[in-house]
Amino acid sequence: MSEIVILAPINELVEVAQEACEKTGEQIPIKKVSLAEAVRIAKQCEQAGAEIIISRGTVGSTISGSDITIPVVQIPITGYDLLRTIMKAFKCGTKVGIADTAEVLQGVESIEASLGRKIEKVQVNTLEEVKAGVAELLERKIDVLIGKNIYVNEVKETDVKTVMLSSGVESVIQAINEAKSLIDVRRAEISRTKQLKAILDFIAEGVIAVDDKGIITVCNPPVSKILNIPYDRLIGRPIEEVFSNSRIKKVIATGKEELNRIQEENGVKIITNQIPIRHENSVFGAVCTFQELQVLQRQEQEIRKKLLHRGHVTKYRFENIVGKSPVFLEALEKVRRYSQVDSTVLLTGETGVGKEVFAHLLHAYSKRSDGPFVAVNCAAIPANLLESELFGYVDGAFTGARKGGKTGLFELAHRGTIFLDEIGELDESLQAQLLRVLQEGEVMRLGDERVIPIDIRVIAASNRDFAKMMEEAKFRADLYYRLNILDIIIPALRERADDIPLLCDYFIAELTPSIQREIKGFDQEALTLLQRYQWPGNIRQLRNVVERSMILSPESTISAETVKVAGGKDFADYIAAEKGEAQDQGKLQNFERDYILQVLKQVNGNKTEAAKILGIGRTTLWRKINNK
Ligand SMILES: Nc1ncnc2c1ncn2[C@@H]1O[C@H](COP(=O)(O)OP(=O)(O)OP(=O)(O)O)[C@@H](O)[C@H]1O
Repeated sequence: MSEIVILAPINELVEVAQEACEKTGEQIPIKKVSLAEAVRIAKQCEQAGAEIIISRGTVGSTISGSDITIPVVQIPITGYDLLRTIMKAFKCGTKVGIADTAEVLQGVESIEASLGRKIEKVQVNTLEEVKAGVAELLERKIDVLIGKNIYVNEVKETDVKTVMLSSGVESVIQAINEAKSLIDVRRAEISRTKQLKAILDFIAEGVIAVDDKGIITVCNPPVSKILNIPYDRLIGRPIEEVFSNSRIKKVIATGKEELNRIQEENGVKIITNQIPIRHENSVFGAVCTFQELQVLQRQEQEIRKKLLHRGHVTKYRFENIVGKSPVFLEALEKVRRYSQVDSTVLLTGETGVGKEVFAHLLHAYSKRSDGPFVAVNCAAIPANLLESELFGYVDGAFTGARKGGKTGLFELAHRGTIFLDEIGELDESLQAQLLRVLQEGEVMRLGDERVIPIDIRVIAASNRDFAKMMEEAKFRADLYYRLNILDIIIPALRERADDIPLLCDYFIAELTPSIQREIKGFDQEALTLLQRYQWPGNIRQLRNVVERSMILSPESTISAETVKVAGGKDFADYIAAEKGEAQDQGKLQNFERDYILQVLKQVNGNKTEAAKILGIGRTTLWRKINNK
């Protein structure tokens, strides 16, 4: 079926419509319909796929007033149509009359003025008034009646002549053009509606829209699912029949939204948002969105869980810890034992010795291992931010505070462990606050008066000399003793040089996948070099040197030369200094030897005599002469 159909009430219009189609090149079906069958035929066309109907006069208005859903375009009576008809009427008689709507009569008036002739006019507003309108014209003794079909029919039995008022070809072309642009608009509208429907169907929230009288015009599937009401019992019903507690009418009346209201409907607890729909300052409906409270709470718990544990998990197990030297094994043994209790631990050791690794282990092997592990580097966060990071804050606590407030790290560590690295960097005020947290087991968010009880284990770490800091009053003694209930001193790498080959192998295995090179290991000379170095940056520095050596090495076995390059400036300086020291030592030894030989010469080679003069034993003298 064509997208446009013309339903014409009279033969004359059928002919005009055919002419219009010929002129425009349009292939539009044209059907002649009587008023009685107009709606039935229009519906048939709709079912067959027509998107628009063009018709005229009473037939047109009857179709558009029916329950048909496609639009009806009326063929207009233009001024030109009127003029043509009036001229024709004056050729048939002298007293011309017309009964029609105010709009048509207005057109007649302007033609009367330009023709300088009078036409009898009666205004008709409804179909029921047609008979009376024509009767009045007859009383005024007209001899010609201008009118559409229904008017002309009224004077059939009289002597009055009739001229049919009908639309010309231009009017039909105008209607066809209007119908075509309406189709474009309607298609765009349909695709927009489909898109909106897809969105509404997809979202999990229930959405209900009502008109200005509170009648439901739109709702999505979750509405019937959440409230357990069939979809077809929702559209077209007053909102209060669905929502006993609805505030929507109030929202429409006041134009004010109502947000986050908890209410119960059909035995289901829901949280609703109701907002007015406005257009040019007037409210013409409202939208209500809602969610099931239980579902929302479940989702919130999930999110909280994810947030809490994201990045707050331990990374290390005993299997990842390398070291066999007695000093190191001693420290590891302490980790095993301390992980079983809840007391605060203070980890000390130089930078890069593995304090954080130890803190992870203490948590991973404790009964809190299912809870979060929150690591805070007190030196990495600016002092002015650290307090709000640790304690959190409430909405509007300070300028720049995030809307909705923020959970502090202490709270995030609830039922888990908080690792306060570089604790020696805490300023005085935070030291006092931390002491309170440790003593009371509770925190208070910034800007809040409520205390939040927390269950956390604290592990602190530092590479600072606490004795010196306390002496200089830079660290509170009471806090130090509160933290240092259990202590673990992690040895520096230089104190366990025996572990260096093991660590090198471990790092080569760990780094091979990312570097993508088959490296066998370090040769003996390289290992000796690595074991001689002082490692101020400890394991972290060693790991870096291993990584660089793996990248730089021309062979699959890393040589001492590569290590020297990979070690960087510090390493090179150290090696140079060591070499320099050895040279100086050699010079000194030679100088000593020359001096001893000179003394010996003076005493004619008498070693006992020479040893006496020099104040050394005979064996030492012998050793020094032989450079042993
Ligand atoms: N025993 C170990 N076995 C294997 N790798 C280790 C070991 N100890 C430390 N590491 C590695 O050494 C690096 C430094 O460790 P970590 O960050 O724990 O040191 P730290 O003492 O906390 O340093 P800082 O004082 O600078 O914070 C990390 O890459 C870690 O994986």
